[in-house]
Amino acid sequence: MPALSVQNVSYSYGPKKALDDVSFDLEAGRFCALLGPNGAGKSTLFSLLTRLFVTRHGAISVAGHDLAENPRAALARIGVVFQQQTLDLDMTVARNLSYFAALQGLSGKQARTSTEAALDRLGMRERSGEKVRALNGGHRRRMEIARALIHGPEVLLLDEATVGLDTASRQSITAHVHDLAESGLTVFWATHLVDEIQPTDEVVILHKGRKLAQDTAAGIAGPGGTLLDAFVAMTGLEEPAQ
Ligand SMILES: Nc1ncnc2c1ncn2[C@@H]1O[C@H](COP(=O)(O)OP(=O)(O)OP(=O)(O)O)[C@@H](O)[C@H]1O
Repeated sequence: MPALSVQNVSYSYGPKKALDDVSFDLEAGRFCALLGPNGAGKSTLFSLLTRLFVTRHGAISVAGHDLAENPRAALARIGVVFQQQTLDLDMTVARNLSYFAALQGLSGKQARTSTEAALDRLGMRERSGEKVRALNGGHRRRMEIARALIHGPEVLLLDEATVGLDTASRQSITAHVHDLAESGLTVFWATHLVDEIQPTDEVVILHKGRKLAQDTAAGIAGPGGTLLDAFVAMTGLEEPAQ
């Protein structure tokens, strides 16, 4: 059973078609990049996956649960990091996590255990009493990832999670999320930057609302080629600056 299945999904904003008959399955426990230039339809797809928008054409399921027929079961298996930061800067690190655990319906004891586990994973136990405002951009992003995992989802969705970060923080977040996939989580990572993708990662290339390719990065690059060259050849675009 695929961890995430998207079948024949289309979406329009009035006359503007943002997604056009997009289909793909993601295997469990893999890192998959959704690679596309600005305007490709990545955020629209994320809005459908998280049910911010309702899918009118096509079907989406998470770990076998149809998002339209059984939204609670499907959404319980998803953790999300949105493009815009959503931490409360004036709450402490620990409180941001425990508050979200409560929102997810975890009991007091489960919330405490999950929050402590998240702090340990982040290596931030000693900073748990600090306000989030005191953290740098990279640490805030890591916190959002830890918070998205607090209810134990099977699939982690991240929409351009490295936007606005310096190079070192970007590399550290990208490595961290690859490690999460190594440990069995299914990661779906929307980006327009090929350097965030490793050769063995699965890649779905989206352009102007259509899926152009799906394979490992090495498979798309072809023998002796690079993913960037293949991406530029398919889309006719240069890779945008960070
Ligand atoms: N609210 C809206 N009304 C009309 N058109 C929209 C709206 N939101 C997005 N679009 C259009 O739909 C297409 C897909 O946009 P979307 O934001 O999903 O792409 P994206 O790949 O996430 O790009 P970006 O990285 O710039 O956010 C674009 O052509 C965009 O202009």
